Amino acid sequence: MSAEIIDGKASAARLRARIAEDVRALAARGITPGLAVVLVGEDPASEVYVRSKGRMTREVGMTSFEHRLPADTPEDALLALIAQLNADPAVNGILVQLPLPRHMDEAAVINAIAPEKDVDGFHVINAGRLATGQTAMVPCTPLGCLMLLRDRLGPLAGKRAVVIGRSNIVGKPMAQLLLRDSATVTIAHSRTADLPALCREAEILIAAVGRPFFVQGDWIRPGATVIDVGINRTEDGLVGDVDFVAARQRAGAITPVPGGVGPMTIACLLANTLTAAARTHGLPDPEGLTL
Ligand SMILES: Nc1nc(=O)c2c([nH]1)NC[C@@H]1CN(c3ccc(C(=O)N[C@@H](CCC(=O)O)C(=O)O)cc3)C=[N+]21
Repeated sequence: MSAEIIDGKASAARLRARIAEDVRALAARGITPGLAVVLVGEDPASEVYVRSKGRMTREVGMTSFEHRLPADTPEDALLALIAQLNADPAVNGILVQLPLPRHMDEAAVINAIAPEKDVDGFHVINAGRLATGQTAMVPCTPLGCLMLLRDRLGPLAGKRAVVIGRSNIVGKPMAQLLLRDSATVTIAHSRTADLPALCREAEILIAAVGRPFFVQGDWIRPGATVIDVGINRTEDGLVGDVDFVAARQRAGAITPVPGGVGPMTIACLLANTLTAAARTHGLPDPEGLTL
């Protein structure tokens, strides 16, 4: 058997087209959603993402604001910029690119963002809202994964899901989203006993580890839906966390890297910016882009 390849690039393009329509409808009311991206330091990989975020933001008709600060910027100066963006009515979404330089307190910086402008969904208020079933800004990567899963599988209720990885940006919010859709969720991590056996139980397997070829072909339950969140730069180019060639022999469907989760992450960032703009203006949430 060979798995269906889940085309995240195509799904993301459809999602952006759908967002662009809503942006046009807002323009008729004199509203242009704005997204501010803040990059501290000069990590070359981050530069690539920031540029492609800016391009796609403009493509859907939103305003893109970019702020580049040197790596040795004092934390106070970053906090002052965030305060200025919080107060700016043209800015509906604020993304501070992670990781930050080591001298900064990442949690303090994220929690300085106004929760309603926190389009990454990383603010502790948004994490709490998601976990308690309240209206939240939902982290982009897990939201994109959820959209791909719902598209492929329909309702997720009762499905057995295993999430490998417990980060605040992917693993934990991914588990919360699956739980909200009534899946049976297990979060696995570096201390999990007999991970291969656990994965073989999973009808839905999410790999968010950050290690190339970590998930092996014989860990995959036959017919499973496999979502590979990994973005690993190797000598052979960009690869995920899953041994793709081996896994696709057993999976029912699998996301590729590149062209899977990554493009959906950026599309969901734009979706969250649109949602933030709608909420700010007292308009209903855009259909199908929120939980
Ligand atoms: N506050 C914050 N929010 C983020 O969302 C955030 C961040 N910090 N720091 C860096 C990571 C990384 N990230 C990616 C988004 C899209 C692709 C993506 O579209 N990748 C393409 C390939 C791009 C390439 O070739 O390099 C793909 O998978 O097909 C990758 C990585 C968002 N991040």
